[in-house]
Amino acid sequence: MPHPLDNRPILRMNGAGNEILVLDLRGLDHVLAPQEARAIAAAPGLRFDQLMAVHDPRAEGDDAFMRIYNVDGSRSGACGNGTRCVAYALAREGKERLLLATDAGRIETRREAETLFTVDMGEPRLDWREIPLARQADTRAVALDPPVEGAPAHFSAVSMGNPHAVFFVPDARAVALETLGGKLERHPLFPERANISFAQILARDDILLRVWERGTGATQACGSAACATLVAAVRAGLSERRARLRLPGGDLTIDWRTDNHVLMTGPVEFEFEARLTAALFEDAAT
Ligand SMILES: N[C@@H](CCC[C@H](N)C(=O)O)C(=O)O
Repeated sequence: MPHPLDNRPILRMNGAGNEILVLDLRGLDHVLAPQEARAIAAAPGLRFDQLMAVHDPRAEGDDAFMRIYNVDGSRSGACGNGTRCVAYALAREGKERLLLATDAGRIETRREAETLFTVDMGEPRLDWREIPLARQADTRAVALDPPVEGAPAHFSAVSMGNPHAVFFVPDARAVALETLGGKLERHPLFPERANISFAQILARDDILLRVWERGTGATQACGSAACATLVAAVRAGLSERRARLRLPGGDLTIDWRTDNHVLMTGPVEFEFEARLTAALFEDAAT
């Protein structure tokens, strides 16, 4: 029997530099196993930050259901840059507005221009249990206890369907992201690990951001982190509700509307299309 993923089409894209694979699994009853995601990441040219597996919709009115994988095979409830890439992929079928579901909820997307998309990332979750944190805390300023050498003493915690810790720093470029990122991702305060952001306020509508992603490491951009950072900055009185978020791979515009929804607008880039082969999964049985 042929492997179910043999010959499946896969799009290699990026969203503001965040490396994304879009794997179309519609019409196929197959849930990608973590070791299969890792096997795809190990294939020449297919290394990704996130893999967006697109499945048939599960509810009436939805256009698709998405499962989101990090490069280590772990799953996430949200990926803003990857969602824009999925929106681009489905726009090739003539759908300019979409309703996409994930484990964490529903997301609406809208095409603004050929390669510019807006994603309604939904409402931020701000209770410590929803992040989740390991203990009760005011999520606007959580004490980093135990402390981590080189990291600020406090951070803001936000869930955008996935857990984010935002550290405000005077100089984001000076942060030792590679050294601190992994330690903070696995800090005992985060039972499900966390995405770690270092944010520098340039102006009330302009924020510089570097991100260490849970399950992936340092990336060129992280859409949900940009949303979480804007929310954290507004709560701290540091930002307007709409701002430009500057990431190493490109800029995102984030708008925390008064109806509590967070909208993210940003670019996508199509790189190439390929097909998976069964040979990729020969060693991925366990
Ligand atoms: N790059 C994504 C976020 C990816 C998910 C994250 N690593 C997690 O495990 O939650 C984005 O653009 O939002």
